[in-house]
Amino acid sequence: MKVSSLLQPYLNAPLPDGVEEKLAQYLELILKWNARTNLTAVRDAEGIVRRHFGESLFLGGLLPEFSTLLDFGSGAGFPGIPVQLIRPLSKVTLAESQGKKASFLREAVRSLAIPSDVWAARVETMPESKTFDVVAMRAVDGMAAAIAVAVSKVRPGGQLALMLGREKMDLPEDFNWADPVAVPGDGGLILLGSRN
Ligand SMILES: C[S@@+](CC[C@H](N)C(=O)[O-])C[C@H]1O[C@@H](n2cnc3c(N)ncnc32)[C@H](O)[C@@H]1O
Repeated sequence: MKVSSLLQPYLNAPLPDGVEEKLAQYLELILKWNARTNLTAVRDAEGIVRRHFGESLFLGGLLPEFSTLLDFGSGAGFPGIPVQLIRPLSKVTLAESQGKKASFLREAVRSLAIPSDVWAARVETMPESKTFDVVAMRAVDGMAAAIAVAVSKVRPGGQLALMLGREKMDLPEDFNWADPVAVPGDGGLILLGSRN
């Protein structure tokens, strides 16, 4: 399986040197952990590359420059880890409240040697003053309530990036929302809002 050709529809620029190798290593780690824990419902390698890596990298290609990004409810690292791989000078915080998934994220950060932090608890328990340039959220249960928490973690002038299905959602006020962007394949929509 050639990772880069599966990713082609999702990329707006070639992958930086070394990233394809890191993605292959990340894939191996997911497959290994998924065999014994329920890390992600997408279990086949090609599906993981397209749906998880591809959609996360597509988001990464849309984001403006940022120093800090919070991946709210990261699960097995999406979209945070692929975004970190193509933005190595930025810092991604992977927030995940389920212990096993957070352990996986720690292992992935260590073995991929990326500068990400893992917040192994609910986002609500972060210090109130801690905010980020970008807060990204994909497939978090109870999205409407989670969005309300996510808003509080976006610094003034920062961005909220929502990866949604086709469902209608009330969007937070206080943000300027760009037109939704369709993710290739059946990946739903990305909504990017800038905080006033
Ligand atoms: C369905 S998974 C999706 C994971 C990943 N974003 C993806 O797209 O594959 C949602 C994850 O969000 C985590 N989660 C939900 N609410 C959270 C919160 N308030 N703080 C931290 N993690 C949360 C859950 O534990 C779960 O692992």
